[in-house]
Amino acid sequence: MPQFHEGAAGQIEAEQVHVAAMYGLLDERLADVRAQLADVLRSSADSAGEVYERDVAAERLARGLRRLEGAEEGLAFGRIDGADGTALHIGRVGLHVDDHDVPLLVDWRADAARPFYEATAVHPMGLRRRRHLRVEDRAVRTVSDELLDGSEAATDDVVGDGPLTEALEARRTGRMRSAVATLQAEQDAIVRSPHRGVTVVQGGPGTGKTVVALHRAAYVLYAFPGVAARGVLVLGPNARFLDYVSQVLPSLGENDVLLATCEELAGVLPAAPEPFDVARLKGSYALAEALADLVRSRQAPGSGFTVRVGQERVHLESVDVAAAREAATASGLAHNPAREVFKEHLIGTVTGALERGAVETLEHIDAEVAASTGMNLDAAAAADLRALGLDDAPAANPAEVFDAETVRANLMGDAHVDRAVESLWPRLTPEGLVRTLLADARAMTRHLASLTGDERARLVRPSEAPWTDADLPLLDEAAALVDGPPEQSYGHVVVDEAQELTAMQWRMVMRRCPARSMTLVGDFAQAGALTVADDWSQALGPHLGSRFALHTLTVSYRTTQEILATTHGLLSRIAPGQTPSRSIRRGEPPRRLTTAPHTIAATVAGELQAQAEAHPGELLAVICADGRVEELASAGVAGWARLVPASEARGLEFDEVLIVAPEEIAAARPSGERDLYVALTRATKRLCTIAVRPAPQPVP
Ligand SMILES: Nc1ncnc2c1ncn2[C@@H]1O[C@H](COP(=O)(O)OP(=O)(O)OP(=O)(O)O)[C@@H](O)[C@H]1O
Repeated sequence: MPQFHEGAAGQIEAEQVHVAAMYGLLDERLADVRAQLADVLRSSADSAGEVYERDVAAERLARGLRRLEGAEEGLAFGRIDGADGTALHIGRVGLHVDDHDVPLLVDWRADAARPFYEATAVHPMGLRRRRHLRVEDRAVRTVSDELLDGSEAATDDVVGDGPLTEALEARRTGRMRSAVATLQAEQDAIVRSPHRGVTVVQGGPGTGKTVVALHRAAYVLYAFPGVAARGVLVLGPNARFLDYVSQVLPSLGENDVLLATCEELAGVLPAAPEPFDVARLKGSYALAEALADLVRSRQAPGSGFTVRVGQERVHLESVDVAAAREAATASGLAHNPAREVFKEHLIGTVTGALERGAVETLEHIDAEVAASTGMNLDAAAAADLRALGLDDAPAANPAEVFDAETVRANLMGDAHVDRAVESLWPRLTPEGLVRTLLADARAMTRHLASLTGDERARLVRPSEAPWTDADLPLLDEAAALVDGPPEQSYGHVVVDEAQELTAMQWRMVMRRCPARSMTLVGDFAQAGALTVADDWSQALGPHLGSRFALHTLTVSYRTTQEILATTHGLLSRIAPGQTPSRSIRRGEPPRRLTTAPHTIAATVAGELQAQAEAHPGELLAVICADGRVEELASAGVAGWARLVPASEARGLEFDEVLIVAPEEIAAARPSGERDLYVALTRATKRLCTIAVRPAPQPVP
């Protein structure tokens, strides 16, 4: 907590006057927008166009309303005082008194707010003082100043413990808070970067990668309106994580960001998780190649083409079919829409053949009549016309008599033709395509030659088997190949825990961000069981080459020095090249307990009870191997603490963490040691590991 300072009460009072004025203006704005929205909703709209315009206006106002409502808690949190005596308040939204030059409150993302985050004693950026305000329930609770120009503290400066310490010491609630008031300079530089392409942020556990990613999303919405109009998507590893971060953007006044998992993008609900060895295979790029290859193999392979048109049979040679296939593939369209190009091209060729046939038949008749009667039918027809006084009429040209347009149009709707086209270029479905590919190992040989026979055998799925989570990126890939790019894409995509994505999932993400404007944050030392890439170049190279800006965060704001120190040995094994983060927090050394297999539940319960009594109100978590969750749940652990399977602990944070059977977590999956590293780095205050002693072996 900030130290008591005798000037503090006076400063709090003075700030309260400003803050009250801000809330007064916020209320006015809210009332104004609510009234406008009510007017719009009441207004009549007769035509479809008017209804559309009304809906658009209502949506815009509703969005503005949500932004203002989101700013209520802690509306203002900072103030900067220039060496020239000017002062600006910084907050969650900007508030301007009409026509007044100086804003009452500056949006934290505005350029004018930059020195609040970036000024240091070495580079004060024209500031004398940076002030943090803690505002709760519309009342200023604390004021805390940092002097940046080397001047002595005056009576109106309140210099004490920083607000960062206060934020970090605060109890966890199970929901991440925004760090807008205390973003650190190295974080802010990334959040505010003018770079519109791909920004990658790496750093050890607790270095604020998620903080940066979410504040970056809010900044993009504010600073790049063109990108914002196309939408912002935030991807996280699982529903638990998304729930944890769900409040941050609304508290920054941004409600229009979609939070989702990769799986949700596919629009198919998986019925089961995939065993990780198969999931790893299904995540590999070979599957994308195989699906594309399979589609190509269904596109007019080789043969000629015969179609019945009326009474006639028209045969096209394989070169004609190949020309149609080339036209269809050159269109760049996905398989099903390209089928139309193929069909049109083929019908063009059939029509040409029919036309040639018609001309030949007429000429043949003329020749036969001339041979048998000596009569020239064309000359006779011309004479007849002259007799009728139509001597200027042109001689009928058989090619002109043939109405190619009508023939072509008829053929497009002809069922025979469609059946014939279907045999060459069948309509496909994404589900059908994936089922076909994975139906049997022998057939897979052709399209998945890079895998071993054993790997192919593991990929086989009975065609009626329900979809698994690892099938979803395959379905998404298949949908893109068959029907084209997804309907919904985004102007900017944020991916948290990005080290988790498989090659196939990266393809899903890239497909949804055609402009390649992204913020990707993660840590390969925390990679889970499906990750095969060792670094960003391997993960992103196939999609982006080296076109990404890489930043590294170095300070851990979560884990205490004592906890971090216990992970150094593990870190040097799982990520030999990685420099450990520097923690700015001190705490208790982690504790180690031991128990027997049959007393695990009792030991955990006893420990939780003791901790709950010693530290009431703190957020406790028990992390264990996935296979042990059920046993601990039925022992009632969830009544005391959050019970988290190790595979789902990424990104989460608690005051105290109890790790049950760490050796079991390390052995449970190929990424076990990395899972354990994640588990060990979830606590902000205290860590306790409970090792399980092997049961004594019976004496033979
Ligand atoms: N500038 C900051 N001000 C206040 N709190 C911060 C700041 N930066 C980080 N924190 C806090 O530190 C903790 C860790 O941050 P965050 O979850 O973003 O780290 P991370 O790098 O994503 O961690 P992990 O790799 O474990 O997922 C959070 O409680 C976050 O609120």
